[in-house]
Amino acid sequence: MPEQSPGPAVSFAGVTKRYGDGAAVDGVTLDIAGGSFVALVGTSGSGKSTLLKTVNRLVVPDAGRVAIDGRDVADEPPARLRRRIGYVFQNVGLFPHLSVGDNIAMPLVLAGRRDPARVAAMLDLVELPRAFAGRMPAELSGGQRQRVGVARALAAEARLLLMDEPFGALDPVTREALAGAIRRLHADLSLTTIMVTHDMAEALLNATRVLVMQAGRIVADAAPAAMLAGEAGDAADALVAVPRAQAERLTAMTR
Ligand SMILES: Nc1ncnc2c1ncn2[C@@H]1O[C@H](COP(=O)(O)OP(=O)(O)OP(=O)(O)O)[C@@H](O)[C@H]1O
Repeated sequence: MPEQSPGPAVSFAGVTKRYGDGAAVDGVTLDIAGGSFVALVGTSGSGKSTLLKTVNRLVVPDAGRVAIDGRDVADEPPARLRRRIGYVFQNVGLFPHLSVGDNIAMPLVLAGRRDPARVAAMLDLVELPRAFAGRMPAELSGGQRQRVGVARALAAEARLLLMDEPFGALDPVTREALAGAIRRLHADLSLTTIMVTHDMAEALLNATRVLVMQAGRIVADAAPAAMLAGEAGDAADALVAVPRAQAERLTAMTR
């Protein structure tokens, strides 16, 4: 794999989004370095998805600014912006009437490109057989569909990958396999990856930096090792306690 420059940096400056009286995202200021793998963790309703969607403008903030490599996302037409950003979410939303190959090629078509070799290369990248290009989404398992979603997200050479509970609906074995594939892709393509998850274990095992959200704010920000060492504060400790207690119970059962 040739050396590549890292994916873009992403910065948030005072980003706020209100729905009614409440702030889903409340004045978030944050710099994400190019090439990092960041997990956004927090309980349901803490604002993770809303913050993530300000990056590709599925959500427009009421205040503040989001920039990619220093360029305000509001300065670019949304369609063009989204072509540079891969987006994977739970039950990834493949077009059911299009073949797997046509689904993967969709971002290329939208960019005015025809590149059948790219579809095969993307299937290789997400470790699916090339013959799957001719199948329909309904003929795939949930995990295979998520892989197609990742292939589609990266087909047009996006260097920034946004993922919102990408493994949410999958069984634990498939989750683990797909997480491994994502880690490899992140490293091989030097992506910047931001992943929303409610699962602290998943965040700690995959990301290089873990951010905890609570009531629209970032309340903890640390590398996994520091978070596990209890150096990231009470909110992080409370979330880390869950997988830790599970691991301890499993260990105790082997004694
Ligand atoms: N389109 C919307 N209209 C009104 N309220 C919204 C909208 N989207 C989100 N909210 C509210 O904003 C808050 C944050 O929601 P958000 O989806 O960002 O949380 P989350 O941390 O991603 O939660 P989950 O883990 O359950 O997906 C919630 O209180 C939610 O009800």
